Amino acid sequence: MKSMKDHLAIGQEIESLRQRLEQHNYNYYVLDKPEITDSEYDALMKSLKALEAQYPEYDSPLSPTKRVGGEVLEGFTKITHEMPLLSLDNAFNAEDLREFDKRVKKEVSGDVSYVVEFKIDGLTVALKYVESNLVTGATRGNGVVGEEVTNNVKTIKSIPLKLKTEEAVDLVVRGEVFMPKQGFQKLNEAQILMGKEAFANPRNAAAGSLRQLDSKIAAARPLDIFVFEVISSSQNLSLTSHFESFEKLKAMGFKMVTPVKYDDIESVIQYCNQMIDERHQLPFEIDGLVIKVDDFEQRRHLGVTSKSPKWAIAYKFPAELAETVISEIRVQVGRTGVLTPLAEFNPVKVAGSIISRATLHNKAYIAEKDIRVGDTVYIQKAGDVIPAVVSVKLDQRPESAQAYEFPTKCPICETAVIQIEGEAAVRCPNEECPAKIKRKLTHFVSRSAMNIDGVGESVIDTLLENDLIESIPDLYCLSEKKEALIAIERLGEKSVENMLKAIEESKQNDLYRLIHGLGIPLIGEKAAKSLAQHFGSLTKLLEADFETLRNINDFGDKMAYSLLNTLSSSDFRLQIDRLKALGVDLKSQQTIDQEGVFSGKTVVVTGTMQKYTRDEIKSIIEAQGGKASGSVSKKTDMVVAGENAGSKEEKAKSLGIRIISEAEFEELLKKA
Ligand SMILES: NC(=O)c1ccc[n+]([C@@H]2O[C@H](COP(=O)([O-])OP(=O)(O)OC[C@H]3O[C@@H](n4cnc5c(N)ncnc54)[C@H](O)[C@@H]3O)[C@@H](O)[C@H]2O)c1
Ligand SMILES: [Zn+2]
Repeated sequence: MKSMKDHLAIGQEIESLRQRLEQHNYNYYVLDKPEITDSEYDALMKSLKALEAQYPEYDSPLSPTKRVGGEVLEGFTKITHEMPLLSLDNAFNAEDLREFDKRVKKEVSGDVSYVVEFKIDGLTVALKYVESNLVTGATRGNGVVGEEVTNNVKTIKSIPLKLKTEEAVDLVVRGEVFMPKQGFQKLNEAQILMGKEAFANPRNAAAGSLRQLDSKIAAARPLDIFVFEVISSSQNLSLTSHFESFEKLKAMGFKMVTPVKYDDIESVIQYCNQMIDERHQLPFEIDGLVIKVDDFEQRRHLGVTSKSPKWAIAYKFPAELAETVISEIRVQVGRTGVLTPLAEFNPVKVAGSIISRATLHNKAYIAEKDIRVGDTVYIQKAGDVIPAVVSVKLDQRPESAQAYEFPTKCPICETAVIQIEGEAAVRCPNEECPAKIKRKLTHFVSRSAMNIDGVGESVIDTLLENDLIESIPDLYCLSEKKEALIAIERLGEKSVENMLKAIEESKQNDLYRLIHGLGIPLIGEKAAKSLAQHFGSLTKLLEADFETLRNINDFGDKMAYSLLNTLSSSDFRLQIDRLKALGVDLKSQQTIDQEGVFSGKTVVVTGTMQKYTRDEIKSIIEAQGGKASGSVSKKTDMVVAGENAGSKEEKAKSLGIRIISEAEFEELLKKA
């Protein structure tokens, strides 16, 4: 038997994996800015799945293994999908595919044909047609509720607005919106020219372009679509198999992925292997292949889980690795003073691009892998995020290689560094550190913060070099220094004017952009939004106390402490006072009540539902800003009760808590 202690440790490990995956989901789906490679993410997910299978006592319906990872962005109209838009289960090698084949054959009788398609690396949209006319386009969101992006979708020329059909049909199809490689390159060149951040990869670029509130932006981006699935269709279409549906959809005017059909899994495997190299020739990126049971009757028989259909699997290509020798380890200082080590090496080609530098994450990562200058290492750039050093070839280590000593002083200002217990990060504590100041300023003007056009990293550099700014508030004094600005050779009169205009306009931003832009440790964009919605103004925020802060949605004690710490520092207050005096006193344009219907409410879901599963209802509540809780107490605001709800419903009645049916729940959603 496992000892109590082992059990505790396993519980903690499961919890920690869940938290890490949630954070990565947020970076990937909400910010469109992943921090780890897809294969690192997949490996974390695999470990969590294995642990949950081994220790079912820790099972939870809220685990990232059981949920679609996305969220709905603020500002968009929400659409509840007619049928949940699920994710896919993964296969990483031939063995996984054979296992999939076995699972399928165990459930269905008769021969099974598989259709294999490109797994386009973009984002899902559901297109709904009524009487052959396009009525809505929606993103996947959390699978149950997505973002309405109809106007953006309409800007994609390969999406038919009216279907070519003899009789009118009702139809919902699912497709992948993506950005072709060439369009992506051009877009990034233009972004850089305009002093904006480049997109990490075509997927992020596509997601970031489609999820725009202003459809003019989407229209200007080179987006395209491949349709790959019928979600629902009216009787008169009488579809019986996937392969057959392709022909019909094509005839209606859709741009379809090209499918191939096989009758045995070994042929599927052969095709997968062949595509590992051939995919590089394609004009768009694919991150794998999707293998689907062809026959719709067999699909119905196989069914779905809360996260993915059992009749399909995604084969993911192996991560691409390159080998190189580390010539130097450099340390960069970030805006919160965090020292990030980077490995420099002879340029190598990974996943189609040439790189000469990769992240080593932090001090502990180098120590754990014992990475040294002179080592031959593997570099990975799967999913095209920041390349990372993944492992060392110890047998090729030169004798002279010395263990790496992490700096004890800041490489820029030479202040002794600090490391807070329990944190991986080593920091420079000097508030005046030039590296920090520069990063703070670049963060402040960046797209996700104050979004000041025309002021990018190189402009900040120039302003600092010319002693025109020293701190954030100084940006708002630049209008008085116009002559000096124009005198700088690198800035033309026109660009100075645009820059000053953009700075002035940023005074109209929503409060969250300012809170996020001020770079308070642990307070990211999402937390800044919660704060802005909760407090509405800077003045109110400055008066916040610990209890209020920790009760804000998604806030933990650590975040509340960090924020209080910053708010009480005299430097920070001085900065705020100066900003206010300069007219930067932003207000929140959205207070909490206008948000989701369940905002701030604790809701218990109980009993058997007809249309949704309980988990789906819970995810919807959470997507709408509420908290789904397991037990009824005085703190419960509402109970959604299905059939045979039992003791929870009784308790809610006795406490006088509002109880609603599944149908009433749906009604509420429509008002959202
Ligand atoms: N790097 C990170 O931090 C990070 C974080 C979260 C997710 N991810 C990546 O995203 C994956 C999970 O994302 P997901 O839930 O969207 O699953 P997925 O991308 O593995 O597969 C599902 C998606 O594939 C797409 N798709 C493309 N072509 C298709 C076709 N022909 N048929 C069916 N579907 C097709 C659909 O949009 C569908 O939603 C992870 O495995 C990981 O690779 C990475
Ligand atoms: Zn420093």
